[in-house]
Amino acid sequence: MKIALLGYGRMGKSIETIAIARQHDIILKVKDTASITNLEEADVAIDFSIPSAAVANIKLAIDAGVPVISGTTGWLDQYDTITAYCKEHQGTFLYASNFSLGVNLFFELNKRLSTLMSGFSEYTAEMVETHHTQKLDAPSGTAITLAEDIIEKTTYTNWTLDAPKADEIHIEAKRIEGIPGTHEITYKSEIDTISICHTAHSRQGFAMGAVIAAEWIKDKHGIFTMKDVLNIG
Ligand SMILES: NC(=O)C1=CN([C@@H]2O[C@H](COP(=O)(O)OP(=O)(O)OC[C@H]3O[C@@H](n4cnc5c(N)ncnc54)[C@H](OP(=O)(O)O)[C@@H]3O)[C@@H](O)[C@H]2O)C=CC1
Ligand SMILES: O=C(O)C1=N[C@H](C(=O)O)C[C@H](O)C1
Repeated sequence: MKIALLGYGRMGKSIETIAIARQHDIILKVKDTASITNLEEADVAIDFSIPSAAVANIKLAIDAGVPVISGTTGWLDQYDTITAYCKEHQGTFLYASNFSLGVNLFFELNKRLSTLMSGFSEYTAEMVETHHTQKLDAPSGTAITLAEDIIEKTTYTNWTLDAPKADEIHIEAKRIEGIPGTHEITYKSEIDTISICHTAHSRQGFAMGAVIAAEWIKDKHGIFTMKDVLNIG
């Protein structure tokens, strides 16, 4: 498979290593939107760039008729615009706030726990996400997915990085050198605490998941999520 890498930083490089080991060819690797050329020669484009560039990069891939997957976070306020653009141009698109198998299993665990906890108002939910100091966005895309899933199953209506109101889930975003990504959800009452946690030990799970998603989406049409790829949930 011929892969175009839109973004060639920590994730782009990890994806390249895994893709080559799985016999794929990297035919384009760029660090800016202006360098994206001849995209139609790719079987799949993989965008791991920066929040302000993702939308333009994804549109270029859709315009070229190339299936595109994006793991870039921090641009989700424009997700509906992109899916509408993709439908209008009969394109193929998949976004995941987190491509790792472990986090996608954790997403399901979070939904199950929030369903259980929804009947017990004595518990308050809160979340801590911890990442390396180079991360541009806060909270992480993964934390937002986790919070949105809790909101869907409970009486919480919003998440916040600030002091929470009664119907808001507090997310604390910690930045510590070298941490690939840790997410912990805690339900606290006067009597006890229940918590679930996912800790990434490296970027390998994210990169492997992105390559598996690229292999899966190659000949498909439409808008997908990692639930389609992994067949879970
Ligand atoms: N969904 C998931 O599973 C995961 C998502 N992420 C997300 O992926 C994104 C990238 O993460 P990471 O690789 O660690 O970040 P990096 O900063 O290491 O890499 C981003 C790269 O994008 C390049 N870039 C800047 N502008 C553009 C542009 N217009 N078009 C294409 N490339 C551009 C940067 O170039 P330069 O070096 O010149 O600045 C850099 O090389 C982040 O949003 C992060 O949150 C990260 C891990 C997992
Ligand atoms: O920027 C990162 O590094 C990560 N970003 C993603 C996110 O925002 O959730 C996924 C992972 O946690 C690593």
